[in-house]
Amino acid sequence: MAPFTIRWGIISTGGISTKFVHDLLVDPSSREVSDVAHKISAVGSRSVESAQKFVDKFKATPENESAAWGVKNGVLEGVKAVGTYQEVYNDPDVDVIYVGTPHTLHHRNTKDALLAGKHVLCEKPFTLESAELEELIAIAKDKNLFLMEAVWTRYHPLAYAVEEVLKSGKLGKPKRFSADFSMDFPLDDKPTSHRMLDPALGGGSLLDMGPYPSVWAMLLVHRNPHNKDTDPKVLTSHQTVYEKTDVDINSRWLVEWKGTCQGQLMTDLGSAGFQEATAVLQCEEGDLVIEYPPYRSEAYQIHPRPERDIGAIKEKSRHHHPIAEGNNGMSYEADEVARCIRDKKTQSDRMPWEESKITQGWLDVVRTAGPTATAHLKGTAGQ
Ligand SMILES: NC(=O)C1=CN([C@@H]2O[C@H](COP(=O)(O)OP(=O)(O)OC[C@H]3O[C@@H](n4cnc5c(N)ncnc54)[C@H](OP(=O)(O)O)[C@@H]3O)[C@@H](O)[C@H]2O)C=CC1
Ligand SMILES: O=C1OC[C@@H](O)[C@H](O)[C@H]1O
Repeated sequence: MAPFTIRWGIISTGGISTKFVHDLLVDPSSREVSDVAHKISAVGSRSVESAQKFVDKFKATPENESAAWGVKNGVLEGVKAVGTYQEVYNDPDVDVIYVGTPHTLHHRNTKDALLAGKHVLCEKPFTLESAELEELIAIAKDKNLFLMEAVWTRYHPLAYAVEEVLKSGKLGKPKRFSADFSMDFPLDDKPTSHRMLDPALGGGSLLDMGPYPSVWAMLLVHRNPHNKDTDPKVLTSHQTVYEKTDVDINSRWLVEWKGTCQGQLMTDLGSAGFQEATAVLQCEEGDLVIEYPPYRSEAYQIHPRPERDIGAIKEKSRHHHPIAEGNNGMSYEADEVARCIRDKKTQSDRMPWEESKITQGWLDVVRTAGPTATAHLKGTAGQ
């Protein structure tokens, strides 16, 4: 049977849009996918020259690169390069919009796309604040459109493998959790207008990096078969200010799943953390360790409990679940979007709105309690 082909409209031509489009051009069979396929119908930028340059660069992909498959096989055939985002939303040849703009624009762009009748995959963090997200979900429901936060990590082979471990019950009940996304970002070498540093673009570690410790909190604790708390709350938080632009150089927050465990979540732009463990779930029978990096981990470890001989796990083991060669890792979420739209779903079971809402709520609490310039940044909901 021919694969179901979904037609994408790409919003913006920056770093992440480049990685996403690359993956749409990779042969789906490289990741053993044959039921869905991708086509790129339009690319929108703030300038038509930038959109055209973006398309031309992909059309000129060298033969030896994995994305050359898509160029040869018509993924870019007839693609339009346009100088406004609205032209992409209005394009009848587009089924679904990918939003790859800075954080503060996610709500505006996604709302415009939904109102034009398009399905949307929007980069993380979904929106700046919960009120914006609530509004988008209401529009998607009303118009019966698919809407998803682009949390690519949830669709990686490792995420499925770890879910199986938790379902097997061999680790037992969770006792402690911690997750970290930290890096030595060259803070002082970047212009203060960089999206990671500019408060007006939602800069700082929390909004950019916070979705990743949150992914592991959701996958390892929230979705753990032992957890019954559907509304885990932030108990306390702390942020440190980067004095040049007043964004957070680091954020820490403590979440409680009542009756299950607490989790300590961290982001840091000023210092890279311990590279072998980005998230750790300690359970009654043994510990689960997710290796760095949190956004694209390819291995987990199982450890006996650290003290006394009290857990059922007696030996350390390491399990490798690589992302298919030639793929950046965004192709998996793109395949999920295609399948959901094919199956007439408005949300994905692996990244449901309810879980985006929980994560967004945590980011709201930490941000608004903090001392940074983004604490008072308002979103565009209702405009
Ligand atoms: N899933 C993941 O692994 C990653 C996700 N991200 C997320 O993707 C989003 C974009 O990040 P990234 O690609 O690194 O950012 P870039 O700065 O590289 O690109 C953002 C693009 O947005 C468009 N844009 C529209 N308005 C503005 C504005 N006022 N200032 C700057 N750019 C603007 C521009 O494209 P144009 O001029 O063509 O309109 C620009 O190229 C963020 O929300 C980030 O969190 C980022 C990195 C990795
Ligand atoms: O989403 C992301 O993942 C990779 C990081 O390097 C980047 O800052 C972030 O936006």
